[in-house]
Amino acid sequence: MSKDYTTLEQIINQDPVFGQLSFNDHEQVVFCNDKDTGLKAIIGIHNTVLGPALGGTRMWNYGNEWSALNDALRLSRGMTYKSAITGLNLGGGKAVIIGDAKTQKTPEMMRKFGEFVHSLSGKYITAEDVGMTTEDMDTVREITPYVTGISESKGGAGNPSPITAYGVFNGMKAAAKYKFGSDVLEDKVIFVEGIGNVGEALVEYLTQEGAKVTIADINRERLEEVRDKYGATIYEGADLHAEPMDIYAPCALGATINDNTITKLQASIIAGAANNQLADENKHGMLLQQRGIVYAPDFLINAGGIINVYAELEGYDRAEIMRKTENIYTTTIEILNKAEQNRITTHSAALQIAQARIDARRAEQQG
Ligand SMILES: NC(=O)c1ccc[n+]([C@@H]2O[C@H](COP(=O)([O-])OP(=O)(O)OC[C@H]3O[C@@H](n4cnc5c(N)ncnc54)[C@H](O)[C@@H]3O)[C@@H](O)[C@H]2O)c1
Repeated sequence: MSKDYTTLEQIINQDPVFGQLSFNDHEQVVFCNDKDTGLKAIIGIHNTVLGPALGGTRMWNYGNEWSALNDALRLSRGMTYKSAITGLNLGGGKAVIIGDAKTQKTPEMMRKFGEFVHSLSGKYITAEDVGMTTEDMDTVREITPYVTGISESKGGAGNPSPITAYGVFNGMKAAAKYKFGSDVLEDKVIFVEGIGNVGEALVEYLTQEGAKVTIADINRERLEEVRDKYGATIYEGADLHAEPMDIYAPCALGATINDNTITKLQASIIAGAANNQLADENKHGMLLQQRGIVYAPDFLINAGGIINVYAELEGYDRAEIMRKTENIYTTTIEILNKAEQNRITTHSAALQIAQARIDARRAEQQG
């Protein structure tokens, strides 16, 4: 029996597991538990209509298990739409490991995780996400072939983050073209929040183009390192979202566009790498639209990484990876125009195109 939930609180209180799965239309969720290595992981498989569910593994010290499940579900759903809109024959999946990547991750834990991935016989294919490295994927590869993002020396396509940053850079330029009439980012005031693997590579592109880049991160060491390398300014204030800026680039975790931040935002454009930037896709997407802030949908512009890891499965080359990633520019322009013409949010415009591709494939499959 399906139920209609109207609020997240209802789901949490009444049906925290299957309520969430049906709410987001997931196919399968796998809970992985191993006492010896301390592994506690959740693999979310959202949709496999277009192909195997490919998506990275995130290791994070979640406040509670519900947050971890919610993250796995939101992230895996995002992967379905990311691959669909990018034209890849992949479904959407994602895994989370509960714990501190700096102190609790071990090769034994990664091997055990590999066993769980292997047990799904290729329905889910993993890669790296926050808290994971290419070396971790190499360890998983010792156990299962259902892993991407492995080292180039081991036959993989290497760290996907620089390509992700290149895609974000292209999406940002497209949003600038749409909003300002020019895609030149020179002298634009850009705040990059989160300067990890993707954020740093994005800062490099932006500073090369002469943008005025301010960086924020919870890791002081990283801030100083990135400042010294690229000449970016470290943000020392207490309320980044309220600062005057042309472009806000969220590159840390998701949901930074929420009830607390949205009314303060002064940026003209939001374009970043983080997954699930809008805490509430409909509500916050609409508020941005009303405020005239151009939002380049996250799952569209951060697809460079999945394009890169897909090459490991399909065997295409570097030139094709770059061509597909540069195409993010054209798709972003199309989405922004579609949203304007149909008076819908940019997020909905992107979602509609992705969903149409999935529906068409499903119809073909059903004959
Ligand atoms: N790596 C990829 O190829 C890829 C692809 C698509 C999407 N993404 C998304 O992009 C984002 C960044 O990924 P990454 O691989 O660079 O991760 P990362 O772990 O290398 O970097 C994340 C950075 O964010 C910082 N951070 C965390 N919380 C913060 C906060 N509250 N304020 C400021 N900084 C904070 C961390 O200190 C770290 O430096 C993630 O949301 C990820 O899901 C990454």
